Amino acid sequence: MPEQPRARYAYLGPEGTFTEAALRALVGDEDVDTLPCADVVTALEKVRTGEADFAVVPIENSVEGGVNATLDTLATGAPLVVVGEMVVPITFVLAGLPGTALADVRRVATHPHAWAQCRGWAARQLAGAVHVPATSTAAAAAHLADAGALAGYDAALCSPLSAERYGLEVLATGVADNPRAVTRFVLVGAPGALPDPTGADKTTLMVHLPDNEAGALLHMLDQFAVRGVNLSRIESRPIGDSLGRYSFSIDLEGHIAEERVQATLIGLHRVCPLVRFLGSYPRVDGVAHRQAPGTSDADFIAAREWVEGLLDGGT
Ligand SMILES: O=C(O)C(=O)C[C@]1(C(=O)O)C=C[C@@H](O)C=C1
Repeated sequence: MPEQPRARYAYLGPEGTFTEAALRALVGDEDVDTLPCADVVTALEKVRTGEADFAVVPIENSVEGGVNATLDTLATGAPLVVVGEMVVPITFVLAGLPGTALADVRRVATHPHAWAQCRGWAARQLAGAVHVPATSTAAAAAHLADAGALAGYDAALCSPLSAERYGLEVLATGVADNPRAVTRFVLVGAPGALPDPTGADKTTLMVHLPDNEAGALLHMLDQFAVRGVNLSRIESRPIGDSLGRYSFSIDLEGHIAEERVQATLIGLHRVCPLVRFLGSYPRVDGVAHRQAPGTSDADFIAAREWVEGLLDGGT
């Protein structure tokens, strides 16, 4: 048997990011090639160019909300689909070069989402310290370890694993404002065969609304409501070409293989000028969606057969 080539996974690097932790949790024991990238857009682009089979990128944080770079890159450009998800608990430490005193920390580098999760602690414990944006928490740690006093900052907010991996000293623990924060990551691939339905799935969509139409948002939401389709996330992003135009990034509970989800997509296609299907995939928590009365596959099939019967002259 010819040996199967190893799957290539691009991710927001360098080594030690929370995204890498999500990737490891997603692939388990599988032997894969990993391609650390400096940002989310580059990681996703590697799937579009075929340099990677998959990308793992953050999509939402329980404290700071959506990751705009991910939402916007999935919403435009060559199609990509989400094929899996992973939720990672987020724990930060403040790390510095060995010998750094907490009282001397004036400039703190980290990813903007990480700073947003620790800014209350920083205001209390490092009064007057400024945030130096980094492309990731691990990049902040790696550059401090590499450049030392020339890094341009005194400490990094990163994972305990990154502090250890880059030989930094932990100056403070318990620095997150919300100790229960989690980030959700998605596994993204090229369009093709969809993951099989499991009964506990999500579908991700991006939709535009018609311009200047009273009730357009309500009509769009109605498509889900009347078919008993629950949403687990909805957020708006500016489309970018003029003020007041927004796209909606949506996760719904269910798989495109299900009748009620197909009926919802058909409805959205009728009332929205643009609907982009971004994948159906198993929920990481395995929680099956509740089924409203009259919305099972059997209910949809029976209703369709009844109408077909009417066309054949039945009653
Ligand atoms: O910088 C990292 O370690 C990342 O994986 C990125 C990221 C994010 O984009 O939100 C992931 C999780 C944390 O919430 C902070 C940063």
